[in-house]
Amino acid sequence: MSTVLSARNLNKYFYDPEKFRVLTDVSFEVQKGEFLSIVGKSGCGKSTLLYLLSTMDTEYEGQIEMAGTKLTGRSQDFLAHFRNEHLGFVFQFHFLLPEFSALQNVMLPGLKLGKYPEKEIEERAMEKLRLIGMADYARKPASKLSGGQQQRVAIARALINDPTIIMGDEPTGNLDKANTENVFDIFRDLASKGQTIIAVTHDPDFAAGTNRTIEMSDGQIIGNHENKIQ
Ligand SMILES: Nc1ncnc2c1ncn2[C@@H]1O[C@H](COP(=O)(O)OP(=O)(O)OP(=O)(O)O)[C@@H](O)[C@H]1O
Repeated sequence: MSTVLSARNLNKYFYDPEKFRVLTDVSFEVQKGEFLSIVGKSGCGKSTLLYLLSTMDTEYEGQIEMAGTKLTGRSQDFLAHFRNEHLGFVFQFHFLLPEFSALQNVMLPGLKLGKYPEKEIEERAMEKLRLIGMADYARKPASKLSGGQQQRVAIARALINDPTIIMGDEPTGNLDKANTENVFDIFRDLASKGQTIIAVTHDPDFAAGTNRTIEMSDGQIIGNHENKIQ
């Protein structure tokens, strides 16, 4: 096993208008191929933590290291490039471009990274769509896909640059039971092939099926346990 993410003594403050602490000494590691869930009551700081890990919020105390790279104190340019290369994001609302086809949506982060020629990015995008069972819908505009299909396209988009880690904030929060299970199974399958996934979730069944669950309360980690997966 190799460590792909290490968070050490993270403290985060907001001003509303008085200064208050949202995260207190949050420390944990994530191993390659782990499917990790983060749970806790509304307002306990899950999204704030994910925002720090996603490198979007750089105002914190502590240290974050991912893929062997220290990320704390880096420039915005460095972090933007790191995100493109190493991180994939799946949100509750997928933010696909509605007029663009599923294929074009998946290709976009690949074009942005600019590591491969366009033809190759298209081939890779098709491969990702095949992986999540959406190849037949590649040419359809995102606006003409169902909610569950759109979320699967969002996962393919998150995969296009072969990210070190996929981060999800309520990735199934907007889906019905069948689609939730479908998306969950895709994540499980990806993790079994070595993809690392960190998902914030309110769904106890979803969390119970992940390899490990971090439980938060009032900005602190109060539980960090392996799940017995059937
Ligand atoms: N930009 C901000 N300015 C001030 N306070 C904020 C800001 N963003 C979040 N908070 C506060 O920080 C705390 C943690 O919020 P956060 O969104 O991380 O919680 P959460 O556990 O993800 O909640 P939920 O499950 O409802 O999404 C809350 O008290 C919230 O009101």
